[in-house]
Amino acid sequence: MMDKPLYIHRFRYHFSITKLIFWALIFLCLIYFFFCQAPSSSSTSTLTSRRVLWGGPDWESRVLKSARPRSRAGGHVVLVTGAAGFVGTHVSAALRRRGDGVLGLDNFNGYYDPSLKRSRASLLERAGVFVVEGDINDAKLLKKLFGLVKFSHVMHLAAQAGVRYAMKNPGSYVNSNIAGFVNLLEVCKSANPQPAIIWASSSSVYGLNTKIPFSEKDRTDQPSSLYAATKKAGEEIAHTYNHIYGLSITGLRFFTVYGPWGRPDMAYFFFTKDILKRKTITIFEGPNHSTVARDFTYIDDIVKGCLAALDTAKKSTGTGGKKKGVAQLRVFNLGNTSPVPVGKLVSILEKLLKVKAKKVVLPMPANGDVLFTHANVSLAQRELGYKPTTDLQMGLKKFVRWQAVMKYSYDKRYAKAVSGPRFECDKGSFELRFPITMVFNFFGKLFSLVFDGWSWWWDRITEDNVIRVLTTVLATTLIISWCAWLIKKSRTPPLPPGPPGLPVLGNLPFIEPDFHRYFTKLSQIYGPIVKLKLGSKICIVITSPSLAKQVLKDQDAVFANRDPPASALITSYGKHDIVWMPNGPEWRQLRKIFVRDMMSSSILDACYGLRRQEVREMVREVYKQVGLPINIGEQIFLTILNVVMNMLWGGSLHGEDRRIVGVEFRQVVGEIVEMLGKPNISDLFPVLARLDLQGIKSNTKKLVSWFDRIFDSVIAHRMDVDVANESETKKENKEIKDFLQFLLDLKNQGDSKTSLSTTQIKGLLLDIVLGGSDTTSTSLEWAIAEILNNLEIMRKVQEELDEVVGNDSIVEESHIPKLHYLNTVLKETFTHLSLS
Ligand SMILES: O=C(O)[C@H]1O[C@H](OP(=O)(O)OP(=O)(O)OC[C@H]2O[C@@H](n3ccc(=O)[nH]c3=O)[C@H](O)[C@@H]2O)[C@H](O)[C@@H](O)[C@@H]1O
Repeated sequence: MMDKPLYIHRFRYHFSITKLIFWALIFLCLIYFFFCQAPSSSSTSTLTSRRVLWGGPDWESRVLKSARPRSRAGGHVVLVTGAAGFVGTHVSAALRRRGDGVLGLDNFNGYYDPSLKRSRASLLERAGVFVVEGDINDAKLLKKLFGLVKFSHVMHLAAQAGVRYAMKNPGSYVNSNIAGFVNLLEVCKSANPQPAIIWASSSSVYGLNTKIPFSEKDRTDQPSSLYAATKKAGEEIAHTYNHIYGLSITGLRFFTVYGPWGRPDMAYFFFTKDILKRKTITIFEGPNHSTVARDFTYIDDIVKGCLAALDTAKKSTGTGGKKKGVAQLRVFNLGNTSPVPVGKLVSILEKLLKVKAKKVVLPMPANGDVLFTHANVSLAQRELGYKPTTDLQMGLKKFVRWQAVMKYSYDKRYAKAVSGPRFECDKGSFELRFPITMVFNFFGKLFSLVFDGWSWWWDRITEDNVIRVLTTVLATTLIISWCAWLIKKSRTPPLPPGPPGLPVLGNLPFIEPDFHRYFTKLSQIYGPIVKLKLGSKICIVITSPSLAKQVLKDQDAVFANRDPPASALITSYGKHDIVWMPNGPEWRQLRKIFVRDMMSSSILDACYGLRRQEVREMVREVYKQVGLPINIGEQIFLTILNVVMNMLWGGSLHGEDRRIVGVEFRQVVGEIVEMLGKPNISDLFPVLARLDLQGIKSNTKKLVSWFDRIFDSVIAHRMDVDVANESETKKENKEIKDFLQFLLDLKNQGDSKTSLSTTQIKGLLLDIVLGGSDTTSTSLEWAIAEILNNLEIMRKVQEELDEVVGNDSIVEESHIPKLHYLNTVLKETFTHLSLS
């Protein structure tokens, strides 16, 4: 175990308490939120508003902001009632998109799943439309809104919809479609200025008419449902308010509107769900097996009609509840002009869903339905420029696509699966949500949030298929990369602490040139193990001896593999040398050969004479230059090079060769060492590696090829000699071999385990040349320079040499163990050299 300083334990202790308190607080907040703030789902069982939350400065500022047109000049200021409804949402968004000020109003009743309405409202919220939660019957609220905002128009789309439901809950139709409408008109007539009103009537007002197509001039006095009757009543009421108070009113008779975000109570919507669930659907037929048909109208066409009606609406003429002149009163059909039998609707759905519907055909019950609808839209075309463009096939395709995306977020099965027991408290009833429920809800909400936006946007963007394909590819790529990144991140263990860095560059701009001082500073802040990000590479700095022991000794095998810089990859012949080869059996074999066989004491002893001879030659050379300047570094290098070359392949340089070739050798070695030590952009940003911006890779290649040529020629020469003197060589087998001979023997005779490749031999030779010559000569040059700068040290070294070696003798290797002071000087030199 690594010894940990006390402060780490203390820090952990404090950290865990803080963490505990933090999570406890989060948990309490969650409990509070889910128990007392969560919307009561009792709203689903009642059609009346659950609770009305309005008023207060924050609410008022949201109202004002939402109602403000984007550009102050010219934009309408519109109150949209039923804004969270199907048509209301689309119209509000369209108005807002073009820059009008739009305030929504909706009571979020439970006629169908209110969560769909909530989702539409949050979609609008994101588009900049605030939907006030309130009822059109709430006169106080309406007055408050009209007091705050001077609405130029009211788009009245709030209503109790659905034809057949009127038999179940007639009161709701009277409440919304008559009382609510009157309440709204009352407030509008008193407003100053009076707004122009555009409101949703219905094709159902044509009732039992048989003359087709339905025209606005046709009779509307035989409604077949209470729904139709309340809409017809609305048209009469509109006439009254127009006549008495001068309100400009436009009624729009919608013909079976369908599309994305539609109403789940409508046939096309629940047919789709039921077909997918393999549930049986009922198709109504008329008397004598006649078909029932509807003029299904796509939502986008309806939106265009609504906006055109709003734009062409004249101002109301009254003020303060008093009529000042004749005001505009209009009614338009907004249909598709091509009725489609319900059976045909089902077969389109079957094709789109690729599922055969289970269907039964039953006589249409007498519950308010009419046999067919068919709009004549010539008036709307003339006055509003209205022209429907989406046929049922295309419209249903869009709906099915939307529905496929939304399936999971509104599927009741999911809602049921995650709902918990219900309780009552003074804040109303609430549902106990277990953690699993919360998790489901959270992800459900997240899912729906994402897909709400997606599908909404998807329907808005151009029909251009190229853009659609490109968008899909882009989105898929982004999602896949994000998931891959998440998976990678979850698998990566946490990293040690470290200073914050910049994107892409990481800590590079902040690194100080004096590494040892900089790392000390970091360790004081972040502890003994620090993470630094250099470009895309992560570096870990360790500053404590115990951690260094862990890494370099105890866990050596784990940390042994290194990521070679570009230059080292070349000098190591692609990780084929002993320095960079990955830790494994091959590397262990190489190390064994190197330590046990090549560097054994018997071999080193056998080279003693050679070393002695070379050192004496150097001393002679130095002696010749007495009184003259001398390049001591060069002399040391040439001596060591001769020793190394002799040990490697038995060759050495003498006379003029020693100087000329030796100097070139030194230069090449020096340049390779420089390339190895130079910071390389390619190493920090591997994406740029191909560019080799600093030319380090190409330079290193050139330098290594210089050595490569020498190695090739020495190896080829040796192999030729070997063949010629095969019998001689066998005789001399027991004599001391040079390294090259030893390595070539391994290459030729070794079994599959011990055999070496020519590349590995060259890698090893370069390791020995670089490691043996440059490091030793540089260290000695430094040591001599330091001694020359410290006369006291020089005096002590000389005294020790006089004492151990004597004045008239030459230093031998046997003297070295007794030269304690000189040894210390060399060790000090190594310490300083490595720091610099
Ligand atoms: O245009 C209109 O004025 C009306 O259009 C729709 O009413 P509806 O046309 O009856 O729409 P759906 O309920 O979707 O019915 C469409 C067709 O499917 C048929 N249907 C309905 C349900 C069913 O189970 N089987 C079936 O064949 C109906 O008879 C009808 O012909 C809306 O629901 C009304 O709010 C709207 O005012």
